[in-house]
Amino acid sequence: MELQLLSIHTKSAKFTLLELQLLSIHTIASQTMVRRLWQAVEERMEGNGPPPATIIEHKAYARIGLLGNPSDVYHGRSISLNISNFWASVRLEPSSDLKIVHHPTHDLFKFSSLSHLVNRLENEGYYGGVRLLMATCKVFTKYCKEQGINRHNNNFSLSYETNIPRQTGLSGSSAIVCAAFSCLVDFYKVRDKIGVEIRPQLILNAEKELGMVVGLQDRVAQVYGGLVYMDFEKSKMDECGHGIYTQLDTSLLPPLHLIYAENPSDSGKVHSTVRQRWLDGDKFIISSMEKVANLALEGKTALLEKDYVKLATLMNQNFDLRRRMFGDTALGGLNIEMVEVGRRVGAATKLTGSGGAVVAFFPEGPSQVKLLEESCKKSGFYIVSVEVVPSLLNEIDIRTLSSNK
Ligand SMILES: Nc1ncnc2c1ncn2[C@@H]1O[C@H](COP(=O)(O)OP(=O)(O)O)[C@@H](O)[C@H]1O
Ligand SMILES: O=C(O)[C@H]1O[C@H](OP(=O)(O)O)[C@H](O)[C@@H](O)[C@@H]1O
Ligand SMILES: [Mg+2]
Repeated sequence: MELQLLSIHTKSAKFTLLELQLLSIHTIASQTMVRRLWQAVEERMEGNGPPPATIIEHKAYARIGLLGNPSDVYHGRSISLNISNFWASVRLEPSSDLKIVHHPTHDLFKFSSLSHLVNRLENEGYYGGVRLLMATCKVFTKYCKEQGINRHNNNFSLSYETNIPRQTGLSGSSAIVCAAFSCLVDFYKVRDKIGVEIRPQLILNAEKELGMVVGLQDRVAQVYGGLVYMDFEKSKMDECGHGIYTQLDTSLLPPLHLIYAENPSDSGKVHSTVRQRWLDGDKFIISSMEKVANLALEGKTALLEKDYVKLATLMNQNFDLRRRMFGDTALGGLNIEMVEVGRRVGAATKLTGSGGAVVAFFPEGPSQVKLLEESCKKSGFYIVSVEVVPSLLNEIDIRTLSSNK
């Protein structure tokens, strides 16, 4: 009987009804027990019972900062897009204990030797995705508590996969957080209670928990999907608690390419000195950041007018301004070479994030692409053509937008 009772929580109501009929005919169960079972089925059908033990899986895609980054970290603006070339996925399975599952390769704790361990740390750093999953759970729980959002008490296990090249400025970290956040929102059935505009900030808070210097552009692109124009002006953010995010038609984009290298670089390290100078009121950093933010504003007009010559100029200016602010040592030779390799064949190039990958646009089209493919091969870089992800907002998400309230 206990086994049958458990199955009520794990299967669809229709299926269990059939089981119950069989049960009441073929077993000599007491009437009370049968009544309890019927009641559980009825509750389940009315939506009052515990949630079905379904597995929830969500993907979040890599993002490219097309214009304006890193001014998003400094109340600027950005145009970013989500790409389907790479993604992270998180899987939530109901379980009796709450489990965060270590990834067999990304969270490695068993080594063949000391030199294997040291080599691994030097190439990929100390951390994998487990800390991101844990921070997501913490931030989600805290937010629900603060907002008085009720949750059921069932447990789950969380595991992840990712094929986003590690720490390449393609937002591999926030993709894991974003996918995990979506799983939690659906497991607890609170998608309608956590507004789309707020979610990027919560995803960011999870990474801030871990001491990472991060901005909102990654998370906005990953929550919304597609191509998004973002304005993070301080007064607007203070007033609404989030930036102003506008989805743009992805067909406005010209074909883009992505160049990347296996070059782990924790974004926190790259940002640390510039952030401090900005906080200290350094005039050069502040005015340069404003210029970078303006590139996104101009870029929005350029895209709407399909003025791709202008777009190319703005992309190049974006990297040049970053280079002046951060300096060549912080950026590293590899990042500079990736930008240069594209420019040598006439492409407009800039970093997609804090380093490790470059977005390239070829104003003259496929003949230039061929040339770049050859140069990348010689330099040991990878090159792929960008596949843009369409908008990811579903009906419930759209209803939560402040413009629809
Ligand atoms: N592919 C990955 N697998 C597991 N964890 C990752 C991966 N990429 C990033 N992380 C986690 O995110 C942290 C910060 O990454 P970050 O420098 O922001 O890279 P990215 O540019 O990909 O977002 C890493 O220290 C690690 O904890
Ligand atoms: O420096 C940048 O352009 C971005 O750096 C971080 O992204 P990452 O993918 O980790 O390199 C940061 O989170 C973004 O907000 C910055 O724009
Ligand atoms: Mg990151």
